[in-house]
Amino acid sequence: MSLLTTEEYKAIAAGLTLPTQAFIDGSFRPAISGKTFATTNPATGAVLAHIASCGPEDVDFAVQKARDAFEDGRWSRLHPKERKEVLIRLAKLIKRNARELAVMESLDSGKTIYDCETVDVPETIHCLTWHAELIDKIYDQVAPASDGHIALVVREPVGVVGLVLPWNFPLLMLAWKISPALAAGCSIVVKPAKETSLTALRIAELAMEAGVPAGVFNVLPGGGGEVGEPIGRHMDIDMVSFTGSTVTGRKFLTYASESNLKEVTLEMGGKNPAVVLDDAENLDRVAAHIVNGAFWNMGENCSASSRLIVQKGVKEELLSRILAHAREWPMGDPLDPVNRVGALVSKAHYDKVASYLTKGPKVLLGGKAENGFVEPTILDCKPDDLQVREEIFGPILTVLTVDNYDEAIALANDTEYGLAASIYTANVKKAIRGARAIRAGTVTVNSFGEGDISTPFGGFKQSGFGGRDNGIHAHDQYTQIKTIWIDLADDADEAVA
Ligand SMILES: NC(=O)C1=CN([C@@H]2O[C@H](COP(=O)(O)OP(=O)(O)OC[C@H]3O[C@@H](n4cnc5c(N)ncnc54)[C@H](O)[C@@H]3O)[C@@H](O)[C@H]2O)C=CC1
Ligand code: BAL
Repeated sequence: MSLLTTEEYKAIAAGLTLPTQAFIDGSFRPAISGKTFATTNPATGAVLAHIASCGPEDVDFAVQKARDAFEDGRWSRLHPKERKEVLIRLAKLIKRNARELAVMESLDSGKTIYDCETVDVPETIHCLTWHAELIDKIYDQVAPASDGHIALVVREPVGVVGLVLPWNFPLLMLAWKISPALAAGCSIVVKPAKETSLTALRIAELAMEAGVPAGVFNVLPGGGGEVGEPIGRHMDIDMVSFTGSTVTGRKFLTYASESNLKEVTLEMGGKNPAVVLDDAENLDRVAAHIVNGAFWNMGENCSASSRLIVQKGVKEELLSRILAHAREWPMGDPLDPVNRVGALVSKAHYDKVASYLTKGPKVLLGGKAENGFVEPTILDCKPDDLQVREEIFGPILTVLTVDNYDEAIALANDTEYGLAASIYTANVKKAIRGARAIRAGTVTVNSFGEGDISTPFGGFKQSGFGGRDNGIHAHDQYTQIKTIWIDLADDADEAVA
């Protein structure tokens, strides 16, 4: 898709009809309390809309509707190919409305229109299509058993699921969760982040248009305490899939243990190392990966490579190339398609990220924060610096210097997190040994990335718990395994098994 001019994007923005109500049982409704909250454009501070502020009573209502839909089988018991067809129709509707969704996403989150157009919207379509195409190609199993029996191992949709989302990829994280959940036949109650509810509401509307039956896809905007916690504690929700901070993720384990022991999948924070060894080849390419890993999406990315660990022999050369690449990342109006760095998602988050710039390590690049925007910043650090230890979730790259491979791997693992990592070396043994030794869910060699919709994504240590997003593995989150024994004996008294 070719990009438009800023003026053209602004014209689209001015003409948008923004969804402002909760989406429950197939239609938009105000919150039962009648309350609303303002959602703002973080790049300008302007109020975009007042949105229904849901509470526990809306959660109860939506869960009841989702349960009714699940039990009567209007979605859960369709032939998988019928669910596939509906989800593919939804993907096509998203494609038809791609531009409108990209602009809405950019306005609500501060993300650049460039990323929304080239990554968030197309990957959302790809994710839905991938899981739709998967669902009628998964076979159940027949277990080894005696001649007198058949043992079936079948998968069933887990039931009513709560999907609690972050603000850093509002559309894409929605897609990562709804695609396998809906494909599996679950009914869903989605809670978008309060900062970024718009695109989730619009997708629910498009899902209805595509043919997802009423009650199956519900979206409840609102706060963590008002909507997230009641979802976590609900006695009639079978499973919760959460993406967000480790602090909040931990609470979902408490909610589950204090309610119905619902299953919980947590995809949480990261402080991801990028290890560059002395023998790394093509330092210019390595530098481009490091810059992309650290500054893409303003560093508001759980898998951002925010800790560069560089062996001292290549440090000077690598840093000079990193600085050159980083200067090619223009920052400014998210609706200007030349910009690669937009605004941070909210004033509160901006204040948090900016606070890391006021203390400590030597600034090698950037260091300025103004009006919701934080410059790509590089800091020369020591392992115990606050900026190295804490997840900042902003465009701040910390640099640590090491003498050798062993020290590099030890530092890479010196974190409570274990989401992603990369290692740059021409030595295949070190690459594979390093990839194995770093405790993280995704390790890239001589590159940066999260892989693809086709590969599982999730964390070790305090970055993750439970299942994985993406790949066929995501399907495990939203299904239960059931064993069915069938007795084939003529003699009805013969025992099963
Ligand atoms: N994907 C990731 O790894 C993400 C990590 N973060 C990290 O978290 C930090 C804080 O960002 P937040 O927006 O505060 O993340 P958060 O973890 O609090 O928010 C994620 C979701 O959980 C909900 N939530 C918040 N409090 C809740 C509660 N007590 N019970 C149930 N649900 C609750 C939120 O409304 C949102 O929908 C960021 O600075 C970043 O470091 C934030 C977003 C995504
Ligand atoms: N990087 C995609 C997952 C996340 O940031 O939450």
